[in-house]
Amino acid sequence: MPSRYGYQPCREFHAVVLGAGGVGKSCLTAQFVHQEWIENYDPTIEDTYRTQLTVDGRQVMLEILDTAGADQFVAMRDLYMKTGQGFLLVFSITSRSSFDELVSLREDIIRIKDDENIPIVIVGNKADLVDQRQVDRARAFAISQQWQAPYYESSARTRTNVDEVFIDLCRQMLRRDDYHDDSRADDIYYQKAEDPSSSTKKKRRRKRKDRDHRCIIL
Ligand SMILES: Nc1nc2c(ncn2[C@@H]2O[C@H](COP(=O)(O)OP(=O)(O)OP(=O)(O)O)[C@@H](O)[C@H]2O)c(=O)[nH]1
Repeated sequence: MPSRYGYQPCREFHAVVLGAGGVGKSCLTAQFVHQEWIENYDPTIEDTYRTQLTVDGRQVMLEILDTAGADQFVAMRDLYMKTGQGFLLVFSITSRSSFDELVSLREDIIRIKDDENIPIVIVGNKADLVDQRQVDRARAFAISQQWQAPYYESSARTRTNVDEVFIDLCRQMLRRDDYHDDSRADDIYYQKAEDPSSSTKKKRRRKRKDRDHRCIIL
């Protein structure tokens, strides 16, 4: 990728974290962005995070929308799905019903995006709670094969596969973006190269971020 005046091209993507209530969406996101573990359960309405990372040597500015799993907020899902470019579909390996919920979530994404090939990563979280497992690996892998979407087992508590699920999603979005490159020129901006482990640590609780200023030329 060419650089402009010593700045690295930076892609901006919108990722959405979806799944039933209590499966660990907020904990996974907080671990990824802030490297922090949250023990208490505080149901989310909506949180937005922004973080910068390097994926395969390429700069990515990732906006992550951590959504509500609780049923009273499902009306907001259509809007999340419309704006998302990639989705983490999270269930808990300790909850069969949270796994079953992914089927309708994926159907809704495909319907709303009108796209069968939208980037998706399937995440079986709480993998540290092996003795409470209700979803076999084989069952999750079968869905992964059927949907052609990668499957990871993660633990927000032990930080297992936390980075991997977000990076895999970014990689899929980058690949897709490269493929549709001509129509995506306004998603590129130029960012001075910085430590890939750093993040902007910007978090907005219960507020929607304005998503319209995607092109910033520095
Ligand atoms: N043991 C274990 N507990 C976890 C893990 N991830 C989350 N938890 C716990 O599960 C509870 C719910 O986690 P959250 O991250 O708030 O779940 P959520 O999916 O964001 O829930 P909603 O906001 O209601 O949609 C919290 O008490 C966490 O401490 C994990 O990987 N292992």
